[in-house]
Amino acid sequence: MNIIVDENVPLADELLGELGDLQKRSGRSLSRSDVKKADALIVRSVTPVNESLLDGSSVAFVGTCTIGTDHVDKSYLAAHDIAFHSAPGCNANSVVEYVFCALTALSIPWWQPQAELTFGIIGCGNVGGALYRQLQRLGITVKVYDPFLSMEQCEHLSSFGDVIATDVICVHTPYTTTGPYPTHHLLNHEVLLQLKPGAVLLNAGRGGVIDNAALHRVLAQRSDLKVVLDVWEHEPQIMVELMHQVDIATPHIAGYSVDGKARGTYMIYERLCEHFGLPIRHSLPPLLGQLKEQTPQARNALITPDFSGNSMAEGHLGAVMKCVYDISEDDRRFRQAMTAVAQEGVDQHGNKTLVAAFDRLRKHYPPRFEFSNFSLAELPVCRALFDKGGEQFKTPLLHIGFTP
Ligand SMILES: NC(=O)C1=CN([C@@H]2O[C@H](COP(=O)(O)OP(=O)(O)OC[C@H]3O[C@@H](n4cnc5c(N)ncnc54)[C@H](O)[C@@H]3O)[C@@H](O)[C@H]2O)C=CC1
Ligand SMILES: O=C(O)C(=O)[C@H](O)COP(=O)(O)O
Repeated sequence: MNIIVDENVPLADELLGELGDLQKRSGRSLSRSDVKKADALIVRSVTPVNESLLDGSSVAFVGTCTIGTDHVDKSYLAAHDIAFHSAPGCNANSVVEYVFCALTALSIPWWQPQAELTFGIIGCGNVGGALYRQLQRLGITVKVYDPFLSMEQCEHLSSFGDVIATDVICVHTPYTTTGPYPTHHLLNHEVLLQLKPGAVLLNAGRGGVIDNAALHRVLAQRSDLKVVLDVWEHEPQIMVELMHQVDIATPHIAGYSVDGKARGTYMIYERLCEHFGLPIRHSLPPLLGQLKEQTPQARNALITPDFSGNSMAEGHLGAVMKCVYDISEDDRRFRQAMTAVAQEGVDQHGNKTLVAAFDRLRKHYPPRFEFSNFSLAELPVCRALFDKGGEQFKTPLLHIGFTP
């Protein structure tokens, strides 16, 4: 079997190597000649999979190791009897952790009941649903807009207008341009102007769900808003002026936990084996274990936050979260690279275009493991946190286990 795989698919050798002749290619520039003789094509989100790529090829199976599928022409695949699979939910937990780390970095006091924050979730599937359940466990008021769900599926369904009027709005829809509820520019200029004073807007779905030019105009008038963008309209060709206006800016890495990406590959490996009638010889935990072994931070698994100088629970929580995932580092690297290309025409790695710089940040993304991999060290300090009412550490949000 001939398998073509995006070079950025982790565990490709371990899982796919023994199934046939495995050829790795740049997902961004995959061409018709690359896939002509392939039986299976394994991509991530940067490869448009459509007639122009597949016409005349022998591809019988397409798998994307991602949740999103907007880069795939599913009608074309169905019409040509090409099997298609994605990896639903593979990195949902990673995105939810991104959301909480972003809010903590912005000092949004989501853990304080007295803050009485109301959350709005737009799109309540695997990602939005996981976020919803965490917020419910924390006792936070949540309003959900998802026209494809019923009250039986989510008791806090609300109108779009009610969700837009909440304090923290998290966007987790796919990008769609057709159907009864297309998400293209769902948050347009008019909607953005309606956000309540001081609201937080976070997009970790797809860039085009928010009209980025409109957001740029609105932010020029409204400095009260706080915005977190992981995804960008027209990325990797992002609007650099908008990046300068938002509070946290990252290069589409919310789902980039090692665990989430590995899960994505593994799910497609299973589908591929099923499709071609091959035995599933591997399981994911040992492979993840090997990846952890290669990463000093994850190998130790015990985190020792620096609590010095932080007397408030807020500081403690931030210190713990930073040990696992320091989102401000992602924001810093992104701004540095994009600004250098935009102003000086080149970044510190020699990339001369926004596309190249954006792709480099993602290709060389430092290993980030999910919270469930870590335990808090220095138990006395942690006990003290409990005594101070640090109940947040008991919630499954962080999945932080205490070593007795
Ligand atoms: N930033 C990142 O790294 C990542 C981004 N994503 C993006 O997040 C999206 C959502 O992921 P999942 O929750 O796993 O997908 P999902 O398919 O499980 O859920 C999407 C939800 O959005 C709802 N929806 C569709 N159109 C809507 C509309 N017009 N208004 C409100 N809700 C609408 C659907 O009914 C569904 O419940 C993906 O399609 C992908 O584009 C996913 C993973 C990582
Ligand atoms: O799973 C998704 O959907 C995502 O957005 C991915 O995290 C995107 O990662 P790449 O496929 O662009 O590497």
